[in-house]
Amino acid sequence: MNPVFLSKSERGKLAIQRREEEASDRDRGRDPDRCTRDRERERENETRSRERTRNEKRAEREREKELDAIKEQYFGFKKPKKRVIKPSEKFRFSFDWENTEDTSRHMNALYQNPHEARILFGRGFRAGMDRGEQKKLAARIEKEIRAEIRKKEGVEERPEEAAVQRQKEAAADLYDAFDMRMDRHWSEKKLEEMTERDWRIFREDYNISYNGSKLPRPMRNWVESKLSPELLKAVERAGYKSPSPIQMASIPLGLQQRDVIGIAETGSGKTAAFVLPMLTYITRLPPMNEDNEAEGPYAVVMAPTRELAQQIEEETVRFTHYLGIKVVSIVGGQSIEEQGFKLRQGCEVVIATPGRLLDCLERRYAVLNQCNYVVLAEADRMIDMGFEPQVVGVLDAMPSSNMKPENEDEELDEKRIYQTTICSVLPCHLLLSGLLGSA
Ligand SMILES: Nc1ncnc2c1ncn2[C@@H]1O[C@H](COP(=O)(O)OP(=O)(O)OP(=O)(O)O)[C@@H](O)[C@H]1O
Repeated sequence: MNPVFLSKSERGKLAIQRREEEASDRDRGRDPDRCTRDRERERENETRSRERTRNEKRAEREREKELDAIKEQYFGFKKPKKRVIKPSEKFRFSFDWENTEDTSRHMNALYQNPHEARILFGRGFRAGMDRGEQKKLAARIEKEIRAEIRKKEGVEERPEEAAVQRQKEAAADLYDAFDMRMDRHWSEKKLEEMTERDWRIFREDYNISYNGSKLPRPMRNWVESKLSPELLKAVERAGYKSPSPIQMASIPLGLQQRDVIGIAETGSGKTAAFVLPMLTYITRLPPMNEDNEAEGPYAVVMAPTRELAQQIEEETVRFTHYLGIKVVSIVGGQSIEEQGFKLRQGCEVVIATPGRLLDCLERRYAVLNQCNYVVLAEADRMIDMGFEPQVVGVLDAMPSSNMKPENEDEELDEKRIYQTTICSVLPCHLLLSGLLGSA
């Protein structure tokens, strides 16, 4: 290494630095306690860090425990059950015995005649057993029970009771060969040949479903409906070859004066479905003349809009052709005085929008003193459009003397007049307000 020239000040600086280093070396040699202190400090630091790690681990464990407790509270916890050994498992007895050792038969005669579940009066079947045999057995049991009851009460069998019983027995004998027969389609069968199964297939074919009790059979065609010859002629004249499904289902119900809520798509023939039973009902009443026309119409049809009311009027007039029944329509947008005048001249049927009809009633242009048949066409829409108060107002104007029995299972007297309500509803609007419940 080549020698380097150092100035005087540089040389001085270097000398001072050297001296300082020497002094510090000397000091280190002179202070042995300092190393010990350093070591102690290091040890303390280590202990503190170990303590911290331990605390952290403890806190972690506690957090986990807490989490488990929360899980247990919300998800439940299945404690493994301790299996308890029952005494019966510990000591097993053998109960094998010989048939001859069974004394129960001698003790009680009941064991010799094991009792079979009996289907009450021929209703229902047990699965997996011959249905025909079950029917026959049920008919025999019913006969025996009735005979026993008569004997107890000391009464003789009435001829009509005997006839009914004979009929049941004959039906039971026939059942086997009759109900289970699948030889022909229902459309090839006469009405009296239709079996329960055929009716089921028929309803499925036309997508007819009901909700209600004691329902009459649907009608398969116009000829089998119980409509009068005049109405049948009018139906033929209208060109209706066969009834639509809603007509098949609801006309027989309407003819029995049952309240009906008919649910079907638009254009499915709901109008004829309620008009035909309504006209049949009217033909049973005395003809409208000077004596009774002041008491108002026999039936009222309410519709949400003028157009629908007019459409229903057209359809109704088609069917009144051979009956001489007068139909008047009362809708908004026309002179109310003129409508009042028409009403005073007498009519059997009023087809109206609810607002205008209530107006007529309030102004005494119309009365409903002998109206027991009300049809609410598109009842759902009327409620949606806010006509409920008007509809209720019209219903309130009708006589309340011909209400049906509260119990809907009770038979209706065919000869009596009952207040009847028919509603037509679109399938998409099944949730109606309380109005239909009170209808
Ligand atoms: N059985 C039938 N055979 C042939 N045509 C029919 C039959 N029933 C109804 N129609 C015709 O079908 C059309 C629709 O019937 P209708 O107006 O009664 O249906 P709707 O269900 O009341 O419809 P909307 O919901 O629009 O009032 C009418 O022109 C009617 O004449």
